[in-house]
Amino acid sequence: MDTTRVLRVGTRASALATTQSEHVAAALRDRLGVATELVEITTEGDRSQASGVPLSQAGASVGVFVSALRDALLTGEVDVAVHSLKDLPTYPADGIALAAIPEREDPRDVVVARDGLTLGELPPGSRVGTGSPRRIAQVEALGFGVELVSVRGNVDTRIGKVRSGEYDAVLLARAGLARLGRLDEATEVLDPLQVLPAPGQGALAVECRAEDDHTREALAVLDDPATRAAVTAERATLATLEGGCSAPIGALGDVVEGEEGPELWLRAVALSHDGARAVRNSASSPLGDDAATWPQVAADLGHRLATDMLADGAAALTPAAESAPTGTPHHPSARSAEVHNA
Ligand SMILES: NCc1[nH]cc(CCC(=O)O)c1CC(=O)O
Repeated sequence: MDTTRVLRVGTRASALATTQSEHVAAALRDRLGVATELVEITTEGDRSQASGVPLSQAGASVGVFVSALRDALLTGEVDVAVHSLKDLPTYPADGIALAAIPEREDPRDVVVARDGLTLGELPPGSRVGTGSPRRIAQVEALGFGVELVSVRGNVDTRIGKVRSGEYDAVLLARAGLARLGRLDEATEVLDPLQVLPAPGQGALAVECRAEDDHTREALAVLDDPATRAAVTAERATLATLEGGCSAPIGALGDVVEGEEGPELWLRAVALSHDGARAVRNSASSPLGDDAATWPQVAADLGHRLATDMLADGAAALTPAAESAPTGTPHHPSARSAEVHNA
């Protein structure tokens, strides 16, 4: 590729976002020998976070952290946009290509608790901070009797609430701590058998303008086919489920080497908001040797799994009124993978 060109990489301004974007920019410099420049874009989500407006009232359900970066791509302000994949809505964006999904971090959730404690060691009534309906429902389902309280702000602010004694623990994505070099703060890694991560958690999405073939082909060197297959299955599960229900959803895919070649495994859960009821399912599919066909196999697997879950009662987990959040324009598949604030 043209080594005199500077690739402008758009990023949100948070510590996590700039770390992730710099990681992608460094990989582009190493792999392609191009120069890069990080361009910070302030998103609506960052602004509403600063003003204290609850994200649930600020349009968080339509990918509030994502649209400003995409606008910067479309206007030509930047050439590349880096997002946390779990923040991307499941429906495609006009004029935008998902050019690379690099190898993902460990997708699990972690606990950061006082005194090195695990969730099960916290006494009943302990205050556990999270804003994620998915985490709330799955932790409620464990029956430990902890009190789930909402928490806002970036990773640093959240951990600060434990250090200050305001909360006994907070729940976070392990990937965020890993990227920030703060994994030692985690006091427990949650087993996916108990708490399934959000679809796409731990993975990055690297986008460019759909018609910018030059950048698109260059970015392809960062793509990891196994990660793309796993997250494509997770997001297809979410897309199909959210067409029929508004329940919190966890999903985890994994590519493993089977006796007859690579296989894709997928597990998912949909829960009532209080965690009292859940529909779980799992499935697997051989992938074949041609990685170019994996995304379609993955999408089909996710769609089938979710269709079975809807038939098993996933649609009845939440009252119909919940499927149209007030103040948010209703799009049948307008949720990002995780409505959540950081
Ligand atoms: N919407 C919040 C968000 N989006 C991505 C991450 C962490 C990194 C990742 O999951 O890739 C987080 C923070 C968290 O959930 O703790």
